[in-house]
Amino acid sequence: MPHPSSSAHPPLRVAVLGCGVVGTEVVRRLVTEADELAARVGAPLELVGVAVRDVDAERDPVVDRALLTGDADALVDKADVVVELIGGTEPARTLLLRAIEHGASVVTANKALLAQDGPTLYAAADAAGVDLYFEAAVAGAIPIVRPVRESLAGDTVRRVLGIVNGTTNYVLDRMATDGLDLDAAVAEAQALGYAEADPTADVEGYDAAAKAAILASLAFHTRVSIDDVDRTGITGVTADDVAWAARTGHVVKLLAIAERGADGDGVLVRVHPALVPSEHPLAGVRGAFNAVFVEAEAAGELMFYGRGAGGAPTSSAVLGDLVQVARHRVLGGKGPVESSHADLRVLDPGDARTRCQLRLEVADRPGVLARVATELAAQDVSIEAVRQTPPTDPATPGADRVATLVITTHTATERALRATVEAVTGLDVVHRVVSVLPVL
Ligand SMILES: NC(=O)C1=CN([C@@H]2O[C@H](COP(=O)(O)OP(=O)(O)OC[C@H]3O[C@@H](n4cnc5c(N)ncnc54)[C@H](O)[C@@H]3O)[C@@H](O)[C@H]2O)C=CC1
Ligand SMILES: N[C@@H](CC=O)C(=O)O
Ligand code: NA
Repeated sequence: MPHPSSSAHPPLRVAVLGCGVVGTEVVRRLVTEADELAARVGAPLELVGVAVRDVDAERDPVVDRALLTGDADALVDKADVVVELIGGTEPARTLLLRAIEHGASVVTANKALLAQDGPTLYAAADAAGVDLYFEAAVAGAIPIVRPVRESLAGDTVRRVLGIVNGTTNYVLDRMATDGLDLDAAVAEAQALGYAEADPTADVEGYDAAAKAAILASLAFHTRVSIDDVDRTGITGVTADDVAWAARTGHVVKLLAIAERGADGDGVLVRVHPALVPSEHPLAGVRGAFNAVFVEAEAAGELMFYGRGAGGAPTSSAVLGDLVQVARHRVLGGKGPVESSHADLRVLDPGDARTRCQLRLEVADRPGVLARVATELAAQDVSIEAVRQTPPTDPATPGADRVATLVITTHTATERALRATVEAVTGLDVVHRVVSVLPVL
């Protein structure tokens, strides 16, 4: 039985667009938790339809076939709240704008769209006086959008750093612990419902970059789009990199970092694989879990951790938003609008400061280390540690024996580190720059 207070208000008509991994779990909770949700909202949430691409496709029995429709436009037009779980830019964008213009509040998990065209959606929602909520768009189940957007609205965020893509974290974890190759691990992540429709978005870092842009926009009250994010995915990370990371007391993680520049008047946003020291809390983030650190002036350091991908965990974030926007429709009130007044510059990625580990194959000759060190010094890059493996015999008889040199630098600008790598690559005693990875 619905809670008495929930029967006083007429039902709110909810449309779900897209019935894939997340959509199915959202429908499941709307059906199985209907009474509880009605009590929390103060009105029943009536699922009036589920827009799908193929109404005849096989589906989980929890999805009532009578609710399926191929006409998303018509469904949107009869809803009070539209939940968009199609993904991608179109037709999600047009459908959301249609919903907003027609007066519906919207909930979306679509980071790709928000990071590309968030301001258009915000402006439309503001003009129509409806809510735009998107907790599921960043780090799945983890409440991170609302804390940054609302709870920290009175603080000054300095930095947001973490693991925001479940697929790549799962893949790197499987490579490190079970020796799987990238393709096999990606296939597993797809089967588990973690990966995007096109997993390239995950492995090439686009998904994490979209999330980093969304977090940066919220944290710094500044528009940051996915095109502003300096992005490197994990396709260049080899089994050898992962093994070397372990030998040097690290794990490889794909990090998203959004921070204010040194003088505070700009922002730097980047996504790249990095070596994380084994004792760092991020090193213990396994499988498809995500974790985000937020450093704020007054709050200090905050850590958010949980399931970053998967249908059920993500449905938790979607339902949380749905309850919130539905409450606004029952009780009045509205969620936050876009906050972009700070209008900070997006700085050149070369200004980012980081430590770095260079792994080089060099000729095992006297003076080689000095020559490499000279190139680092020329770029004002200081060495924190050097480690050399015992040399191995050359492939060609009579040639130099080859040693692996692992150099960890102190913090330097990305610009100086890139110049250093270029200079070192040009040395005749350096056979190969095997890898260059930032160190957290
Ligand atoms: N899977 C996950 O772990 C998470 C996904 N998300 C986001 O949630 C959204 C949905 O993701 P998934 O459920 O994983 O994707 P999915 O690919 O499993 O589901 C999307 C569904 O939308 C359907 N669809 C495509 N075009 C359509 C159209 N024009 N009309 C109606 N339906 C259409 C597809 O047939 C598919 O069934 C995406 O924006 C994704 O980035 C966010 C957090 C986690
Ligand atoms: N593909 C994404 C899903 C959640 O956003 C990921 O792997 O994190
Ligand atoms: Na979230």
